[in-house]
Amino acid sequence: MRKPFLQLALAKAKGLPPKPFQTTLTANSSWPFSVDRPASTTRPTRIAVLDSSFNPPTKAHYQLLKAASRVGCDAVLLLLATNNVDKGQTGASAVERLEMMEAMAMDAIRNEKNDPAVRHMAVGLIIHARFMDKAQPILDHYPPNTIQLSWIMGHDTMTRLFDPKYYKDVHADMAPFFEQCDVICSSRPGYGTRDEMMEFVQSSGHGDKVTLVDLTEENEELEIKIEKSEVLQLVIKEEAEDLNTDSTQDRSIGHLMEIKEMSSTVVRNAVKDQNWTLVDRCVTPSVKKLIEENGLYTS
Ligand SMILES: Nc1ncnc2c1ncn2[C@@H]1O[C@H](COP(=O)(O)OP(=O)(O)OP(=O)(O)O)[C@@H](O)[C@H]1O
Ligand SMILES: NC(=O)c1ccc[n+]([C@@H]2O[C@H](COP(=O)(O)O)[C@@H](O)[C@H]2O)c1
Repeated sequence: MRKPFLQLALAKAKGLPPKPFQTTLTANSSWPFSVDRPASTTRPTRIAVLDSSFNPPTKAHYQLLKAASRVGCDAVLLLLATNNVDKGQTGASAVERLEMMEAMAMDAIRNEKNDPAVRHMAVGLIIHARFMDKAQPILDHYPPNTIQLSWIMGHDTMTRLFDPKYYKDVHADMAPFFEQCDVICSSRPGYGTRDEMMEFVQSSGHGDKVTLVDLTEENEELEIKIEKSEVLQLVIKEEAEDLNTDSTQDRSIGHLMEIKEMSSTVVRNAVKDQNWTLVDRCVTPSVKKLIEENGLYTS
């Protein structure tokens, strides 16, 4: 694996003066541009940025990227921040998270046949915690006016994006962010209905800059590879139905957990409980391999 390189990248990001933004892996050397879509100021390349703790990366994260592709993004960026507005660092180390992000990105770059935007993936590292501080270093990294950033997040994070506790004056502070960026937001079980989310977006004053999406499981080639085969899925589903358990129990067994219900917490708990069926359901095989190899989330 690329551990020494990732350790160096992390050390550089934390060093003085820190490198505010850097990529550690890109689908091609000209990312986010390509032969088909070279750098252009008339039609900037739209990058979907998934800024997450990736502790670990899940299939819900992957499907958020697919949703961003469906609403017109050209490239995707998995972004790890060395700082978080709320969370401390527990579980996997930053290097282990980067390794897992790169594994998921390599799966997409190699196997994602039908979705050019998701295949056009990169992994990056940023030192800032707030979205409004993260945007400028990324924009500055590429020729002026050639990229547009669409931040993809769940309803829970959008609530935190607009939470006044992170700002002196939420409206004034957020204005420059929304001049250069937009948000793609997915509903999430436990965080209100889609209508409530729409109402929240309208009242934020930036309704024109937020696109709402829903997470749906797509049986793309990558998903099929991930699940080994659709036949296996079918058998598993039938077996679970035969068990005649209630749906809550089915989900905790793992076979039937829906994409939208997945979270990194579910995976960490599943590893702790040795529920490998649920781990398999929620993460890609390459991420599971790293969880096992690095002995992550066992206590
Ligand atoms: N199942 C999901 N549905 C919608 N959005 C999701 C889902 N899982 C993660 N996200 C979104 O992905 C972004 C990054 O998520 P984050 O790293 O907080 O993942 P998480 O699974 O919620 O992590 P944890 O369980 O450790 O809190 C956030 O904006 C979050 O809202
Ligand atoms: N108000 C904000 O700018 C805001 C809100 C929520 C999360 N974040 C950031 O998003 C990144 C990922 O955070 P979570 O893993 O907690 O979703 C972290 O860097 C965190 O600081 C920023």
